[in-house]
Amino acid sequence: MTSAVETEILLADNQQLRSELQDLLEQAHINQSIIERHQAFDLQLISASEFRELIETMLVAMPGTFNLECVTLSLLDQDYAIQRILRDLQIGLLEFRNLLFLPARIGLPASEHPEQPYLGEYQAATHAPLFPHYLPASVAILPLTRQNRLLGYLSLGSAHAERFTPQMATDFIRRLATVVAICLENVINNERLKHIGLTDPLTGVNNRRYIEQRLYEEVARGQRERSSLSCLFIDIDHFKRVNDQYGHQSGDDVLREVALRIKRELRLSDALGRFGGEEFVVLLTHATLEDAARIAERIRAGICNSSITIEGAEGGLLITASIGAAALTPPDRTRSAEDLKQTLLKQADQALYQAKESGRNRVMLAIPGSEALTPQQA
Ligand SMILES: Nc1nc2c(ncn2[C@@H]2O[C@H](COP(=O)(O)OP(=O)(O)OP(=O)(O)O)[C@@H](O)[C@H]2O)c(=O)[nH]1
Repeated sequence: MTSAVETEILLADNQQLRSELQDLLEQAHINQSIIERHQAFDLQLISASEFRELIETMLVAMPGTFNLECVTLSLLDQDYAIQRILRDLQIGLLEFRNLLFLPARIGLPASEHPEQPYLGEYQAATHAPLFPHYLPASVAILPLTRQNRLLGYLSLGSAHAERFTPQMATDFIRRLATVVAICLENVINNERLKHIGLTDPLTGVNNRRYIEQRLYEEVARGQRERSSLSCLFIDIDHFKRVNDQYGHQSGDDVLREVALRIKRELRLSDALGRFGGEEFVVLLTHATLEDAARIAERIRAGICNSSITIEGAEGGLLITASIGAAALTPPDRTRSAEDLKQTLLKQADQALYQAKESGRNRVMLAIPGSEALTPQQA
């Protein structure tokens, strides 16, 4: 072989090696950028401390970050615990249409391991419940598990068939599934703890702490938006007699039933709380004193119109309640929200006192800005 030919071969080899090196370098750059993107996204997930924020990160931010046409989160929630939290947080299911609740785990083909991520072609028979609003070409289905319990699935959908294939390495995807599952369990637990700390265990309605906090927020909102809000103090009449005559268990049953009857008359945006003992407080948003009077009257009638079944009382027990109502129409912007909140509570309490004094089973209204009270026709 002549040296010229040898040189030619060496040059070609060299060229080939350089091109392979170039490919490897490019792949390393791509991997590096994937790692960086994943790390930044992990941080975003981990720093989300509330349910809404976490869901937004997954369903709104993620498609953009990872160039995906569709991301859905499907949760298994047989005992309705997560949906109850959403209701309490006032997160409507329509707000996140890619947040889904599954009645049971999806049926996977025998080839798919239930705990392993699935990467590949979209298969309608199995994957349709995970993509109700979009038809992807390829998908990555990530089972989210914590301590051997399946929480649900994070499902990534792409318009490109080659985006997710069974041959792809799954390390990034698995890591993502682990981070998402931990974050999800963490925010659900946080929200549960908050819920327990703000709920009255006997009746299941909000407790005094929640109502005071919420009232402050609504007064401040009323000041900003110049919108009215009202407050009702509701106290069961002669409740001591129920306890004395039928026992505390029956008294508790009455409290639970009264809470239900009040709740029935309210909108989702209103708040009901047990303030203590046999006293409930209702916060009515966007409600003038006239609105409050109408709703209070409905609640009064709803409580006494039919008897409550309790042990020992044949034919049930007829219960009545007295109600005091006060309003901020709208809240004065020159006073502090805390000050206005206290005034509103005080006025409603005074109105309740008057309702009791003037015979019970009636609604009394506090005139805004004054200490005077007007009787409401029962
Ligand atoms: N069963 C039960 N009773 C409670 C609870 N909390 C407070 N009570 C009782 O509620 C009763 C309140 O009695 P009072 O404040 O005298 O009021 P009342 O008998 O309703 O009379 P008026 O309000 O004046 O109509 C007391 O007997 C308390 O023991 C509770 O969680 N469960």
